[in-house]
Amino acid sequence: MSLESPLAGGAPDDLTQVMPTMVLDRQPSALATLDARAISAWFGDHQVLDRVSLNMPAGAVTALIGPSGCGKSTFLRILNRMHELIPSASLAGEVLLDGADIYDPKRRLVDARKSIGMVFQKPNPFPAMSIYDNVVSGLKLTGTRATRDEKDELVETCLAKAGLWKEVRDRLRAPGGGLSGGQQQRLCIARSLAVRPRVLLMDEPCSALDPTSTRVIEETMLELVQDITIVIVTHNMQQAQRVSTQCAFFLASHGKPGAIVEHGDTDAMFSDPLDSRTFDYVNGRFG
Ligand SMILES: Nc1ncnc2c1ncn2[C@@H]1O[C@H](COP(=O)(O)OP(=O)(O)OP(=O)(O)O)[C@@H](O)[C@H]1O
Repeated sequence: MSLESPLAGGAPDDLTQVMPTMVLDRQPSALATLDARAISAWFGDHQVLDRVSLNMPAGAVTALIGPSGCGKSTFLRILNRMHELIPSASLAGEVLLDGADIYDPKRRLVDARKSIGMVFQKPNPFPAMSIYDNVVSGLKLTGTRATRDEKDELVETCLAKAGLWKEVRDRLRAPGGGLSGGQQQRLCIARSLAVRPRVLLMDEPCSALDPTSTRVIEETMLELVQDITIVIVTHNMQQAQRVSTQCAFFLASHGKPGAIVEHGDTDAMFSDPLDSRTFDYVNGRFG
């Protein structure tokens, strides 16, 4: 399965065969904190992250910034157990979702993926599947049962939260692949929301989009963060300033594995960073 396939953020198909069926939970879930502790990562014997710790508070947008290749996407994939899909990949450390380790062998992989959704750089809806079916596709993957009325309500709610409902309400049976790039990305956000994640990871979600679509996604993020903890990787410093509450600056210096140089309140990181390398990066002097 490709890392960026629509299934990558959900569960392998065959998991639905063995999972107990769940009933659609309609209660709002409590805001969740994600805490990464001493995360190191390798591809084969190439270490790409060295003991990275970061608390991603409930109800906040955390932006991961830093030059290309410093391990931001790897770190993000570790946060919902996608790193382990790569055969050569290994890791050390802990990821705690409200205090519970998502890598605990007693916890099911599908639970981590359901609680911690992911949106990728390139929009990846199921292209031939209808807009409606794209949104509810995660229910089957997580073994969640829902009536037709519940699905109708879920589709409307998730598309509305993703800022797409008004544009597609009259063509829910049209294929997802027929939407514009920005609309497809919002459809992917709606699909992620349908399984009621507590955390949403976004890996450069706007880098393939025009400024108008980017602005719509940013507005959507600011709405979503009332209910969902968000972690975004972005190369766009203006975007980091517009959407995030806190920032973490990653750097892999002189062939060393990536690490966090500095993290904290976004405004402070941009106006008065503690480390001169952060100052240089946020002011476009390298990277
Ligand atoms: N599938 C893989 N196999 C081997 N090495 C990989 C793989 N994915 C990433 N790497 C290596 O891990 C390091 C970190 O890559 P990663 O994509 O996490 O960085 P990044 O900061 O997200 O970069 P970018 O901003 O360009 O997306 C790089 O040296 C990269 O070459």
